[in-house]
Amino acid sequence: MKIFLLGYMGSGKSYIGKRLSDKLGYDFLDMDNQIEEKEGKSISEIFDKKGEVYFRKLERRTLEELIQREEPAVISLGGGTPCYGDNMELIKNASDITSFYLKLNITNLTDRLDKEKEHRPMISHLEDREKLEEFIRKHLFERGFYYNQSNHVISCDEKSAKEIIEEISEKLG
Ligand SMILES: Nc1ncnc2c1ncn2[C@@H]1O[C@H](COP(=O)(O)OP(=O)(O)O)[C@@H](O)[C@H]1O
Ligand SMILES: O=C(O)C1=C[C@@H](OP(=O)(O)O)[C@@H](O)[C@H](O)C1
Ligand SMILES: [Mg+2]
Repeated sequence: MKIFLLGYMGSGKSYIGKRLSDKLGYDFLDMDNQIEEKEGKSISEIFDKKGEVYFRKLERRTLEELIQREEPAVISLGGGTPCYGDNMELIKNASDITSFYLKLNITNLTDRLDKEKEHRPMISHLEDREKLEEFIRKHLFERGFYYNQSNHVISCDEKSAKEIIEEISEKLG
């Protein structure tokens, strides 16, 4: 059994994923950490030095490896992972994966990301909150199509990590 966490940047995939794995006693794997370890570079350095297309190819290869793993694990994807090529089809077709979309509204995503843009190259260039919000609105409209194909949608607005983890655990039965 593998649990995949999907959602926009800042939705809490990495934060919730680690804590959920502790609760379940599963391994925790984070797409971005896997990529950083492989390359020996930070995500920002990879974008800077090699470009986004190189990153998306690495992300695809790493997704294939994570899907092939047989041991139980909680796996936090990057915000863009399900949204390129047929990545979401791969996730949906794997019989041992249950996927959760951690859904937040645009205001809450903007609040969070305004404070932590620096290590996120997709948004680090946006100068002010207004530009960030406008970017998120458009981007989320495009990406929601993929996120909504998850097995479960968890509304995370105004919920603590504990509440979100309880909700996920209930769905897992
Ligand atoms: N339920 C929550 N309530 C408040 N803050 C949260 C919650 N979940 C995550 N965060 C915070 O939101 C920020 C983004 O979380 P992160 O796990 O890095 O997102 P992602 O991996 O989806 O980009 C972090 O500062 C994290 O501590
Ligand atoms: O949404 C995206 O395209 C990205 C999200 C990031 O992960 P988080 O969602 O964990 O920030 C990281 O994979 C990279 O910066 C690209
Ligand atoms: Mg993350």
